[in-house]
Amino acid sequence: MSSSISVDSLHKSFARNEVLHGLSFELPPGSVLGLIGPNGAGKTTTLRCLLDIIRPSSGTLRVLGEDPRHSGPELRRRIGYLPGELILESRVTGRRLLNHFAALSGPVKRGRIEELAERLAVPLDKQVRELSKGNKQKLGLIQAFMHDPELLVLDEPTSGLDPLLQQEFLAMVAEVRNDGRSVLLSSHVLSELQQSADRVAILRAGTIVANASVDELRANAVRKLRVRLEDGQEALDDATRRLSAVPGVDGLRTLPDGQLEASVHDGIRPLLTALAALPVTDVVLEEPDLEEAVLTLYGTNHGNGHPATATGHRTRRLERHARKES
Ligand SMILES: Nc1ncnc2c1ncn2[C@@H]1O[C@H](COP(=O)(O)OP(=O)(O)OP(=O)(O)O)[C@@H](O)[C@H]1O
Repeated sequence: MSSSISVDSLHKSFARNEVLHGLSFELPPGSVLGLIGPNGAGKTTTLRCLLDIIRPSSGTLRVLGEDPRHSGPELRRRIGYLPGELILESRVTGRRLLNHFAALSGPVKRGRIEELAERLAVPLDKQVRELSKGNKQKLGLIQAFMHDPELLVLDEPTSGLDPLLQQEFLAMVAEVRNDGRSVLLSSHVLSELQQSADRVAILRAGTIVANASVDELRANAVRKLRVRLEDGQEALDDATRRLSAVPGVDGLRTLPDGQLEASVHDGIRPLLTALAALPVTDVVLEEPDLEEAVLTLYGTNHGNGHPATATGHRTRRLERHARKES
């Protein structure tokens, strides 16, 4: 089955300023792709090109098998779109507004608007201008989901939602995916992509610097290791010698309480083999720090306390992966 979205060498310039430098990525059917990147990286511009709100300078786009430049309202009805900057008519009730959107979008099942409003806890009979920012955002989400589109394109969907409703939103995304439909969402929040996305594309200054599954990101992220050994200087010296020879282990040091601490930035198998040969009494291997891995790829993580070689190594691996993907 062909991709829900296929982007090949997408360039976009505003006047002479090129802001997208040849992006390529795919969104397979029945999957969720998260686009993450710092302010101004080009997330919204990418989504707007896909929706034909703005035109690419060059490159090939396919959305649900169609060229968005030539497919018009027919294609638009098959997509649920939540813009990053939501501007809603304010002198009507939420219910009236959603009924208006329903007349334009694909058919909406009877009761579907009320069901989504209940899930997201939004009052439908208040004037839109009286609603809080979060409640307006929920109306935006309802209009994107209500016609059960084949593809959802969501720009910063959880902006303004409280944590409980963020979870409800993630459940809605999971339902779409389980239904064999697809979602492309942009976010600043890695933890929400971790929970919802099959893959994460990291955008930095108009270029995809990594496109990896959450598991791959995790495998490339640094973990902190702490090892307690049986007492004795000899055991400590032996462990230091053996662990410093393990690939992907660095920053090895002895803590004041006698434990060994190190950073682990590759697979853990060689480490486990080395540990098995030591008189270990306790081991702690912390959860990988994904946030840090992503910040490193953003290019903004200065002075993170990890050796440059580990960071460079990790970045290069994910970059190689991004090139393979595109
Ligand atoms: N209409 C426009 N005219 C000129 N420049 C624009 C226009 N729209 C976006 N840009 C520029 O394109 C670049 C990418 O912006 P974009 O809004 O796509 O970033 P973003 O990743 O969505 O950022 P944010 O996380 O802040 O929403 C920025 O440098 C922005 O100033």
